[in-house]
Amino acid sequence: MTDAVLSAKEKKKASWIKKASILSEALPYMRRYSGKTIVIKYGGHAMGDEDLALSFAHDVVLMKQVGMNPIVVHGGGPQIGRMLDRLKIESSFIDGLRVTDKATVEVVEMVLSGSINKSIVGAINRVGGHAIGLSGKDNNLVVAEPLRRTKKDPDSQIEQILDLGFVGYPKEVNGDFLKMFQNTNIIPVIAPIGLGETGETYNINADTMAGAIAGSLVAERLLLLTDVAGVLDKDKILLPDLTEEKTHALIADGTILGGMIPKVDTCLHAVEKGVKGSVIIDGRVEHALLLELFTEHGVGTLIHK
Ligand SMILES: Nc1ncnc2c1ncn2[C@@H]1O[C@H](COP(=O)(O)OP(=O)(O)O)[C@@H](O)[C@H]1O
Ligand SMILES: CC(=O)N[C@@H](CCC(=O)OP(=O)(O)O)C(=O)O
Repeated sequence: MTDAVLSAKEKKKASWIKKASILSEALPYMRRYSGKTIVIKYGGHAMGDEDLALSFAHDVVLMKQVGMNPIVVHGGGPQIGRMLDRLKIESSFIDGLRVTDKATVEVVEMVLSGSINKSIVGAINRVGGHAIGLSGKDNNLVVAEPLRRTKKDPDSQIEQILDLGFVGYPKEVNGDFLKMFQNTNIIPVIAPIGLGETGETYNINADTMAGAIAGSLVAERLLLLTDVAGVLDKDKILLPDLTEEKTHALIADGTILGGMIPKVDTCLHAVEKGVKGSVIIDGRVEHALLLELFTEHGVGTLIHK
């Protein structure tokens, strides 16, 4: 045998040993999370690339196979934006929330409950999972009420009510329905649409929806996948962990803006409700979920009390 062949063989062996050692390192984490509910928010920005979508699907299937209860709540903001553009419907945002009139909510539901939900379900099932698609409307999973936002007029200091239209807030979550899937092989994939008490459809920010579901189930972890490394400071450096006080200070000084505001708010609420840890992680990284759950050093920003 030549040296070249030997060294190729050695390299292969070293790579197998490395893989085996990674697997054995993951074992305590698998034990720790076995039987635990992990709510994963899969953001619209994190869905862009097909390879990443499959890597996400693989991770979710693996989580279920090692005994966890993953629940996927997805977004789709950029995809809704593209569809609204095609239909020439203008859209605006207040504090990261899409102002949603009647025409917009129809498009939002079509994109979220239709194409996006089914493509995630399809990806998970393609790699061996058993996902089912739901929205907050199914079996009254999420009963919503209109989200009220107010803003102080800087001159008069008078509180003004902002009209967000059909933007909803989860009022009640039917957690028992989701618990039914715990001892089955089914992975629920949920679109952030809510049903109002008089039958109206509400557009719920996907982070808010994921947080409400995690809170209602008192999940072990709430993982929010997005398109940045986590929460960044003014110099764009990753902040590995944040307390409630620090988070509010970063919102007040304008470091945390736009879509990151509902994200950090969600994390704080979830922790308040008893969720053990809320983490904002980079969905652009392959196997981001496995890295977060099965390695000693999580990735992203952990938000805690
Ligand atoms: N301090 C911050 N750190 C990181 N991202 C921030 C911050 N402030 C605002 N953002 C913005 O928030 C975005 C993530 O929110 P969003 O676009 O709603 O993502 P998703 O579609 O994943 O929910 C980032 O891409 C970034 O532009
Ligand atoms: C009220 C509100 O803003 N709803 C969001 C719902 C989708 C979403 O949250 O998607 P991402 O997670 O990809 O941003 C929207 O209309 O865009």
